[in-house]
Amino acid sequence: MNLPNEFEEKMKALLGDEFEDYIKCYDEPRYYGLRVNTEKISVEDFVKICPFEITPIPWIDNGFYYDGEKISPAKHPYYFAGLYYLQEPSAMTPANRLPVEPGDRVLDVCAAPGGKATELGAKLQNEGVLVANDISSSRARGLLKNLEVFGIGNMLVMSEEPGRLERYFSGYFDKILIDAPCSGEGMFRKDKKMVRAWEEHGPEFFSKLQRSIITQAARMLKPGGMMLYSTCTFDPLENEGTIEYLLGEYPEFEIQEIAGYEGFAPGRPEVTKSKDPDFAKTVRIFPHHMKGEGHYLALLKKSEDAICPSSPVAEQKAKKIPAELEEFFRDVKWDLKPWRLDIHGERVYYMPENLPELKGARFLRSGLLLGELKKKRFEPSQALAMNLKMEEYAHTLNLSSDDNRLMRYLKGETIDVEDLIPAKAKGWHLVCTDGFPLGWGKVTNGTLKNKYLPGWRNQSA
Ligand SMILES: C[S@@+](CC[C@H](N)C(=O)[O-])C[C@H]1O[C@@H](n2cnc3c(N)ncnc32)[C@H](O)[C@@H]1O
Repeated sequence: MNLPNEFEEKMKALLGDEFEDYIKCYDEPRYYGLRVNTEKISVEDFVKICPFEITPIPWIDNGFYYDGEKISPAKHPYYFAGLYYLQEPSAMTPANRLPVEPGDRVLDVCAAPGGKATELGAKLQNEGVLVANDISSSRARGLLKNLEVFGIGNMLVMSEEPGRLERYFSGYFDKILIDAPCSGEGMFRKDKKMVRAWEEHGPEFFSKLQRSIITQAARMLKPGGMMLYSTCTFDPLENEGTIEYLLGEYPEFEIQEIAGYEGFAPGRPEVTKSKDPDFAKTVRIFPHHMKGEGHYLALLKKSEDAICPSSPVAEQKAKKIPAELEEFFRDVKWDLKPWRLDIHGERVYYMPENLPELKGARFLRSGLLLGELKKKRFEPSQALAMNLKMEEYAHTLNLSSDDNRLMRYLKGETIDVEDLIPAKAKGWHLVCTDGFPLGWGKVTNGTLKNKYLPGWRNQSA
């Protein structure tokens, strides 16, 4: 593979004797990874039902390798049910090593297409709030879909410049992930186009952007909160350099130890101005040390005594539950909290709790879209189907994952379901595969009228 000279010289300086091993790994195949959605299924249970061969990724508790040359997990119904996300193994590390707990307020500043946000959302277990943002609104649309497939409901999906987010979320978050735009040196093996992009915009260009994003994010973190900065590049200016800049601007931050793995290489104090030994607590992932592509991670904590303004929580006023919604929710085993409802025209959203005042903020999605109020009826949304557990809805159609009607359902076809339901059954049914929801359908006379979201229909099946 042809690598730019300037890049090779830099890697020789960074790697010394290891440079030859590093270069050799460009001849090896890339690795494919799958990450289990622990909001929907435990790792143990997934291993029992997984229909193809997987082997554990040793440093990620819910991550597995699969043979991407032979298997296409994106074609299996479990993928449509949001049981897993396909992700390069090293890229699983940042969200895995940020210690998110259910109930936290979490921000993913550069979140699209959602490789890390889906894991942060799963870790929240539908408690607390995930704000997933990306400056690119087209990429943020893909992010929204991925979060909805994963069943994440306690979220806001935004497409803002991080400086604008600060207006609403000053000192608000417990945990922040910054998976920064970068020169992508760690992805050269996986994606050859990254080399051309590096030649156009290298480390100098991205370093400026990263400094601006990390300082904006820093102001949105609570005292005592944790922030994880990651890139998929090796360059010291974009990695240790960005962290050193942050510590200069905000000395209340301290570098934290990252839960270890034998393949992780320590960050480099010697490339910084301060030579602070704490930089060795940051991590570089090199493809010749472990089975994954290149990355860098730094975990930071904001001091408990830090003084920073904090956006107060806004009051959520109780609303009257519309009769159509109330009727539909008689079949849903949820304790619907009226103060969490937000109704805009026909659309009904279920909002996370304890949000700040968000007047003027622009969203791609705020909360879980429950559905639409039509004339005297309520139509449930695809996002609600994905957020529900099968046991939570009274009328279900559970098809085995090898039933060929499933692929027809996912393509948007009407299917015959006489054998699965009582003779007189009619109305909304939650279509599931092996106990995991996929979407809605309406039963009449033994057939299922397809209500799978048209934009999500599977064209390739
Ligand atoms: C490395 S990618 C993120 C990948 C994502 N975290 C994932 O795991 O799927 C970096 C993202 O940063 C976004 N971005 C670039 N500049 C940004 C900015 N100033 N603020 C927020 N996002 C930005 C890009 O659109 C891109 O989607």
